[in-house]
Amino acid sequence: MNALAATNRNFKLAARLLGLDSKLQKSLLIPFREIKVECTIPKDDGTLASFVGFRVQHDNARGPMKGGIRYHPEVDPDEVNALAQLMTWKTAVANIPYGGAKGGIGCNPGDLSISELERLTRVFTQKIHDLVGVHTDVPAPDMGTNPQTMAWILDEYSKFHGYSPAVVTGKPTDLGGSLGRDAATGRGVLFATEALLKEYGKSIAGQRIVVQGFGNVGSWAAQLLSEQGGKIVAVSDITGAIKNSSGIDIPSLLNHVKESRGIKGFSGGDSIDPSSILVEDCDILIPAALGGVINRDNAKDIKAKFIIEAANHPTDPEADEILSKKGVVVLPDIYANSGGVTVSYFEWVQNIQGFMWEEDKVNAELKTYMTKGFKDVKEMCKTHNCDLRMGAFSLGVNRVARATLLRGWEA
Ligand SMILES: NC(=O)C1=CN([C@@H]2O[C@H](COP(=O)(O)OP(=O)(O)OC[C@H]3O[C@@H](n4cnc5c(N)ncnc54)[C@H](OP(=O)(O)O)[C@@H]3O)[C@@H](O)[C@H]2O)C=CC1
Ligand SMILES: O=C(O)CCC(=O)C(=O)O
Repeated sequence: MNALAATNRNFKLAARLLGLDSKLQKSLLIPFREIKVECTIPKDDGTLASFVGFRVQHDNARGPMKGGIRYHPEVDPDEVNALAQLMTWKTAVANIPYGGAKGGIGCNPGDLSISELERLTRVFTQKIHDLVGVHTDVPAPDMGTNPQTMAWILDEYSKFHGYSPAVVTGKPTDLGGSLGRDAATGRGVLFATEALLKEYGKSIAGQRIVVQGFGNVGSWAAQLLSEQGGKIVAVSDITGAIKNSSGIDIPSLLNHVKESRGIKGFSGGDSIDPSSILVEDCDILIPAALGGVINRDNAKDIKAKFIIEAANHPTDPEADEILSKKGVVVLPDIYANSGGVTVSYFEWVQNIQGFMWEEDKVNAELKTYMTKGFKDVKEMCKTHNCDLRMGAFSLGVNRVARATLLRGWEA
C-alpha cells in the first residue's frame, strides 16, 4: 500500500471512530493546495539539470501550515501528499497552532555539490516564495536537508519579501534558529519512549535498542537514549549496518560518521546485512529513515516489543495488523517524532518575539509538550478502546475537525 493510501486509511478509521460526517471527512482529506514546480539549474560543469519540486499544503484550520522539505530520489507527489497530511494530524496531536504541509525535490543530494544544492534550493524558493510565509506556510528540514538549506531559503525568500527569519525553522542559530532544534526530534523520541515505557513499569536503562537511519533524527535519538543507559545494539544508514550486543559506543560512532561520511567501516561492531536491521533481536526498534520499511514481508519477523516511529510512516497498515496480533506496541509517528515540529514552533515564536530562549528552557518546554501529548493520546485510546495509532489519529483529526467546524464555510 503506498504512503497516501495508508495515511488515508488511518484517517478514515479515525474519522469513523469519531463519527465524523462524510462531507466533513472529504473536506478534511482534500489538500488545501498542491504545488508542483520545475527547477532547472546549471551544474558546476555547465550542463543543465532539471528536477521536480513539490509543496503540498494540506490544511490550515488551526494555523499556518508547517512541515519539512525533503531532498531524496524517491520523492513523489503521493508521498509528499501523505507526509503533508500527517503533519496536519501531528501538529494537532502536539497541540501547537499550526496546520500541515510538506515539500520535497526528487534529487539525490549526495550527487550534487554544495553550490549545486544552493542553486537548486534558491530556484525552488523562487518558484514557491509567493505561496509560503510566516503566517501561511513555514518550511523546515527533513530527510536530505539541513540548517544550511533553511538559510538559503530564508535568504532567497527575504529578497522578495524583506528579512523574514520566521519564514523557515530549523535554521542555523546564527540566523535565529532555536537552540535545541537540531536535537529536538531525537530528544522528543527520548521523551516519548520514556513516557511509553513508564506505562509498562520500565525505564530506558538496560533496554536493547536498534536504530535504522543515523542522520539527524537517528543519531540524536541514539545518543540521547544511550546517555540514559539504553544499549544501542545495532544501527544502520545508507552505507551499511553494524551490530554489537554489548552496546555500540555512540560518541565514537558519531566521530567515525563525521570522518567517513557513513557507518561503513566502524570498528566498534560487526558489520551486518542492512536489510536485516529491522528484525534484529532487541527490546526497542526505532525506524529513523524512510517510510514503508515495516511491511507484511518483515513484520512477522520483528523481535522488538516496542516500535518507536521516529521516521514518518515507517509502518504499513498490513504490518500494523500483524504487529498488533504479535503484541508489539507501536508508538505512532504523529506523536513519537513530534518533538521536531514542536521546537520549530518554539523557534517561530522566538523569531516573532525577537527573543532567544536558553536551551534548558527549550528542552524543558519540549518535555512538557511530549508528556502532555502522550497523556492526551492515551485518553483517546481509553475513550475509543483503540491502539496508540488510532488514539493519536483520533486526537489529531478531532482537534482539526473542531477548528474547521468553528471557522465555518460562509463565503
Ligand atoms: N529532521 C526532523 O526534524 C524530522 C524528521 N522526521 C523523519 O525522520 C526520518 C529521518 O529524517 P532525518 O534524520 O531528518 O533525515 P537525514 O537525512 O538527516 O537522515 C536520514 C538517515 O537515513 C539514512 N537512510 C536513508 N535511506 C536508508 C536506508 N534505505 N536504510 C537505512 N538508512 C537509510 C540516511 O543515510 P545517509 O545519510 O547515508 O544517506 C541517514 O542516515 C524521516 O522519515 C523524516 O521524515 C520526522 C520528524 C522531524
Ligand atoms: O519542524 C518542522 O516544521 C517539521 C518537521 C517535519 O517535517 C516533520 O515533523 O515531519
